[in-house]
Amino acid sequence: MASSISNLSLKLNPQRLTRHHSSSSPSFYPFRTTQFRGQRVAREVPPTTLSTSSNDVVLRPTGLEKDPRALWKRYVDWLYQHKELGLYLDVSRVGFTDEFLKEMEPRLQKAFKDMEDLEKGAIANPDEGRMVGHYWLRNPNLAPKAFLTLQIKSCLDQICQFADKVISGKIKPPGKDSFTQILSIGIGGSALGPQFVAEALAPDNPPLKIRFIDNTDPAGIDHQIAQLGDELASTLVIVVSKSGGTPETRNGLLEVQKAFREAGLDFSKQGVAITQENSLLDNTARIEGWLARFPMFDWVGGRTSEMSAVGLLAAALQGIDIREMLAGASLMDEANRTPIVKNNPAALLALCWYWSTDGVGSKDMVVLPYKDSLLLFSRYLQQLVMESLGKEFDLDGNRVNQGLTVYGNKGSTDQHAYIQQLRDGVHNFFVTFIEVLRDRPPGHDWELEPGVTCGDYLFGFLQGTRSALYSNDRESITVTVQEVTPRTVGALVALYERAVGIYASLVNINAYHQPGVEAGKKAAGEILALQKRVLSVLNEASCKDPVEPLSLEEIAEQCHAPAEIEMIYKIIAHMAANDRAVIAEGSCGSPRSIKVFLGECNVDEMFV
Ligand SMILES: O=P(O)(O)OC[C@H]1O[C@H](O)[C@H](O)[C@@H](O)[C@@H]1O
Repeated sequence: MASSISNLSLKLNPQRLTRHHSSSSPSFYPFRTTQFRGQRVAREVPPTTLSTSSNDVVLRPTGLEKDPRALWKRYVDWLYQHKELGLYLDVSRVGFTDEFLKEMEPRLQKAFKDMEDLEKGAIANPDEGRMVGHYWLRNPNLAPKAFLTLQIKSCLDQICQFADKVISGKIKPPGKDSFTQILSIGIGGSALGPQFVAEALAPDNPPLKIRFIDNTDPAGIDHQIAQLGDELASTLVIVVSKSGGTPETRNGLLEVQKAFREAGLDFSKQGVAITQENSLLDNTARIEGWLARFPMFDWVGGRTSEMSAVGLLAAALQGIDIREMLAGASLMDEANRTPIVKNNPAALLALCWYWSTDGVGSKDMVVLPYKDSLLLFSRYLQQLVMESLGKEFDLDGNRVNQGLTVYGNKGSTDQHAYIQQLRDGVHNFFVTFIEVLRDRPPGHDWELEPGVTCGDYLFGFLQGTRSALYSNDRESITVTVQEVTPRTVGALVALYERAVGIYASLVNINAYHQPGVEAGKKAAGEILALQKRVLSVLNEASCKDPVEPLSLEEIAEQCHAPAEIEMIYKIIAHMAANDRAVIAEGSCGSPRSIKVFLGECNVDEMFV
């Protein structure tokens, strides 16, 4: 391992000075003080390493090796390889030091113990009193109870059998030879995994093509239904919701059911539900007699559900080898169980995240796969990482406002968009490159210039960007896979799931709940309730003879919600834009001027 850091470049963002030079710091130890927001920050930099320059506030060494021979040594010493998976992890371009490693070792050992307990069925989500068992999905014998093992195995068998029957046409829609399309309705963890996997692995001509409705945007839904056209009659609609009550998903379902009715089709013959037993969705599907229902287990969180029916059913129906996905994930899990940090790829990732972001999310993680089919990986990781790690409180109840921001699309495309800033601009990120060695299937390659293929360019751009960033002290991790196969995709999912778990333990937070999401849902519910009151007030005024248009103040007063006048204005503007309210006077551009009524008076409504 390279321990000598030959070039200590010392420029840093002045913001960091403010953050770390807290009043609790006993002295001006410029970057790594011992406490930050109640947490120990692992690195301390001796004052001797500091120097000043005229333009910059100088804070800490970047710790990045610049001597080519020492850097090569660091590369070789730290290169992780999983032979069976054909996966490599290079952390040499992250500048962690021996001291940091030493300091982190006990915390990593605790994280390994936490992961071990979690796999044994500990209540790893204390808030919700739940076990966290996504690791059992690819190794059912790990499950702490025999009935869980059985449940997982039988669910997998059901998925495979159902998919086989659909693909072979044994299960088919009324009046058609076979299903040709999948319309998957779901959001968050009930969409992102299947979307990522479809993009990464679906063959060019899958047995069933897939589309997604992952929002309550009416125009988006109309678009998907319009694109299906007559094929709606041969579309398998998979409704995915763990809770079974997510509004966006319910709305998508109601919209699609309406389209089925209008096309004279029987939805129940084409609908499949994936949800927890006895959820609203489960009960609806059971009562309406849908084609099939698959379980979502209480102990699998939405964002880690790719290896459950959520991800597997859609994948199998597209002809993707789901047992290979599971095998890849299982192999990766196995590798991540070693307590030797250097041999544990998830721990290496978590360690780099901690080093690069000071364990407080002070830098963003830019994920750049140089492969079109992995485009949605960063979007998938956004939920996995940010919903897991973005937490207000730690496990001891201290306010920590933790998190790790993830963004990125793909290379080299992004080089023509924002990489300029990464190279030269604000230094608030680290990069994860995903490299795929195999350019295209064997036998299809050709040289577009002497000695150079199209894939060589992609390779060159990745390597070039990695070097250019490093030469400007921008840290990066590189994950390399041989090919994008079900096995490697399974392994990538498992790698990041475990890295998130380990990192959460390092920063002492609960990675398996999402209390913050509720705030937005609750606020949306309150807005819709206010809209109903506005409608009722407007309806009464609109049923008068003559009609009595109301000002915003009058509406707010009659709704007993004077403090909500801005929201009432927005509700009116939205209704007016959708021809559900009529602006009688003034215009939406000057809110004080408007008077409004409803185009139609609903007499029944007045007596409700
Ligand atoms: O699967 P569902 O219960 O419909 O939930 C869908 C999504 O809803 C919430 O917003 C959660 O924060 C996500 O973690 C979840 O994946």
